[in-house]
Amino acid sequence: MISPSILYQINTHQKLDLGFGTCFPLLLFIYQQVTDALVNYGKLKYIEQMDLQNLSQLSSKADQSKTAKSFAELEGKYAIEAIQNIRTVATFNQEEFFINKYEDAFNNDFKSRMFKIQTQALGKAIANSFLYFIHVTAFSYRASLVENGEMIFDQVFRVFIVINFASMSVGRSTSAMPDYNLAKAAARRILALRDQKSTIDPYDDNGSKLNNARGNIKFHDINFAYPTRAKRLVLNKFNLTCLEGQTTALVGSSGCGKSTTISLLLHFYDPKNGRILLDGQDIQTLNVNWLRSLIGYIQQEPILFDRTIAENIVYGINDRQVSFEEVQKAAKQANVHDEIILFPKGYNTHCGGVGDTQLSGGQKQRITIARALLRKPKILLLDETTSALDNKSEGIVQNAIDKVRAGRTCLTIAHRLTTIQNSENIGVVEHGSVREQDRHEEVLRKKGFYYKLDQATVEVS
Ligand SMILES: Nc1ncnc2c1ncn2[C@@H]1O[C@H](COP(=O)(O)OP(=O)(O)OP(=O)(O)O)[C@@H](O)[C@H]1O
Repeated sequence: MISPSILYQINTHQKLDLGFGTCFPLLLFIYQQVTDALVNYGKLKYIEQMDLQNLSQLSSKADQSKTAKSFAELEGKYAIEAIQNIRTVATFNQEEFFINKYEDAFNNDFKSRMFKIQTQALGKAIANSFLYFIHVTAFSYRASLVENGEMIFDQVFRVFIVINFASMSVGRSTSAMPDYNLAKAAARRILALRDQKSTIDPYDDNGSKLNNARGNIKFHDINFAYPTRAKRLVLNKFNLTCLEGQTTALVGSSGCGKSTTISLLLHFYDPKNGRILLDGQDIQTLNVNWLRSLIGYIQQEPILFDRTIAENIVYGINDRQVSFEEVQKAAKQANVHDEIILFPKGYNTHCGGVGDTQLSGGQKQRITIARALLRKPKILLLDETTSALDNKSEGIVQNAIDKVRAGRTCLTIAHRLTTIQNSENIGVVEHGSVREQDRHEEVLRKKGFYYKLDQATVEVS
């Protein structure tokens, strides 16, 4: 910017004009440099925050106190909440909610940082320009001496100044290079992640929605491998029928593919071969959001968000207002209302984030059951819902589950046979396929894996 004008003056042996005409562009140049460097630094900070490897660190630093939460902390909070609980978020169609919240916090944070950066840059530019003002004054004075014939060596003088200023400019402009390179590497990772396209788009409005879905499910000859281990078939000719209003239980050794069936039914993945049918229609042809809205999904680890109990129960209902009476009714059905009202703040008790709550494991699990119930799901998916609980809590939660699964198609995965013996259908999974499928007594009679598991349970108790 400034160098060509100085060089021009050397070439033409004109006097170096170091008055305000030169100083002002210099000031602007420095201002620009400092602003760029600080903005780059600011961007790097954003990218660092987005760096997934650092998310757990951010999580541990998250301050629960409302007043201390800056926009940056809010950004981290929303990102961590959404990523840690990605399946629950997807099941409840809450992706857009989190994106909006994150964008709001990000934009506010960006605005406040930009203001700070510009103020800092202006301050630095003014401070740095003092040196140039001194040079300007001194050199202008000397130039006038030369002009008056009182001084010579003007060429030497100019070259000295050009080198002096040029090296300072180069030094300043390259000072941001390490930050720039770091930011570039971090941005590459983030952009690669952003550009990954899922073949299953929850925002896709296409796909049919069945009128009066009944909840008959059929896994037909399913072969499936996870994308990260494409050669290893987790499900291999998997066949299972879950009839409307009935409970189908899956048992089998660890890693045999039970939970994978739930991921497929929620349409997190597509099978390699075979079809999953809902009321006779392939779920790949159904609208993803609509399909998920039919399903209540309760996992082994109850996922509660950093909100009140009432808000956690209502979570995921986007299309209507939910009255407090409805929330209470769901909590009563889930056997947790009597315990909620004993908390000083009742339904306004804050649940806290992961691992930070005054609720017991059993209470948390029953809150997630109430949440599932409020959506009036046609289909309930239960993945080892009680296995993290002690015997007493397990009994209470199981009692709640038995009430809520009545009249719904329920696919349940369990390690403890006691919780599934009264299921209408029990499927025994081995190496990714269903080997036996019938009622408890019938599967027992086949004296296979289920029989051994039953014997082992009897011996333990
Ligand atoms: N996201 C994933 N990517 C790659 N492999 C996976 C993924 N999730 C599970 N697997 C693998 O798929 C296989 C089946 O896992 P799945 O969770 O369905 O088993 P499971 O029968 O439910 O086991 P458990 O009873 O221990 O929960 C396992 O070998 C597991 O390591």
